[in-house]
Amino acid sequence: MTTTASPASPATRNTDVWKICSSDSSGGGTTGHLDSLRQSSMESKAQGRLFPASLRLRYHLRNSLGQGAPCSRCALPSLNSKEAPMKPIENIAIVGFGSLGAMYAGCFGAAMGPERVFVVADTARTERYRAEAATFNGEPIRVTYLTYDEAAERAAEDPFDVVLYAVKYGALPEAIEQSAPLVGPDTAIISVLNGVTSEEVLAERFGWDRVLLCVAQQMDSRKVGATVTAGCVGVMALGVHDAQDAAQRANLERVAEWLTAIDQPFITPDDIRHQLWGKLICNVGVNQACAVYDCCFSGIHAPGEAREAMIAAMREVAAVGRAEGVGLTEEDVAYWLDIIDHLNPEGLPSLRQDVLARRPTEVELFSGTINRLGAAHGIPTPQNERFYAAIKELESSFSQGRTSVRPRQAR
Ligand SMILES: CC(C)(CO)C(=O)C(=O)O
Repeated sequence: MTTTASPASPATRNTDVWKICSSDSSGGGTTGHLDSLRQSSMESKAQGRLFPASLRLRYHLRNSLGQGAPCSRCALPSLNSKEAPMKPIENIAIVGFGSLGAMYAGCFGAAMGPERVFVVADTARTERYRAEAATFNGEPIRVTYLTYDEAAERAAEDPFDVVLYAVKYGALPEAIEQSAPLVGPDTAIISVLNGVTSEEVLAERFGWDRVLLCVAQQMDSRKVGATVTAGCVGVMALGVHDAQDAAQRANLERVAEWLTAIDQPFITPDDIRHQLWGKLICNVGVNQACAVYDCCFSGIHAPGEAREAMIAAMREVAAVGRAEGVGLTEEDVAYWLDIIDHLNPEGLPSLRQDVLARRPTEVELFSGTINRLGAAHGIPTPQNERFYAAIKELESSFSQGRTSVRPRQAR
């Protein structure tokens, strides 16, 4: 499978874009400026790491750091050389060890080792994780598991440079309270949660100087028991709340240097809010359609009712987003549809994984949000109302063992 993000995409204007999956045979998959980066990209593939170097930010860092002028190649204003040098990122705490948190634990642990990458959880979960010995794509995940108390003790001596949140939205308030002692004055905070509001919740507690805006996209990670797999680790799209704020920009550049150093793919779109809403277009469509039509990605790749319903729901998000002041168009719908169409046909979105595991879903973040905002703006959202009702029905029937609202379709 090859996953590509369209270079002409409205959602990634002015960003270099990479082909990011393992079977991509295009020779590095970047738009290609620097031989050394191409080389690094190919080395990553040779090691089976499924992703190339982050060309754009490297380019940005080379060209703008210390020069005091806006970078001519990308949207980031540059930092002045007289600003204090940044302490490199050396240790990471990951809060949340579902399919996404565990995928990042697998990637970061492989690049940085267990003395620098920590998965932090409550005592019961930590004991379970220690006993389970999780794997990512067949390799042991190389991290250290800590309880919140153990992590707080460690942070008192050596604060974490990054805390990455990968819990479900409903678990975020409690995770924030439990993990607050991990956050020091220079800790960068990244949320890979779906939806458009987790960063605001984090910023209320920790401030925008620490919290980056982030969209985790294009990955197809799956966790069954302690086995985590991903054909494609995707890309992190990163940005800041206020591009004029030097502290926020410095935070982003520090994280960008780290991701570049460990070869984790990322982009910095010009308009991160647009990107966040774009990902919502994707999730509202594919996550809900696969849950309601009881299928993996192949079920919505094929023409038919499930695909039509997915696209209708995506268009409703674009309409509501426009009313919210985000310039989403039919081009954005087409861009995210293209990404969906390149997801592993046998993969499952997170909401469908939740349904199969009979866990509460993120329906409130998806159709819940769109129906509420649609009503406030007087925009009809009939498809999302249908999805919402069907998923709520599924959730309420978990106790009877049901994981489907309709006869099976393509699987
Ligand atoms: C992009 C996608 C659909 C990948 O699985 C996702 O974000 C999710 O499952 O929540």
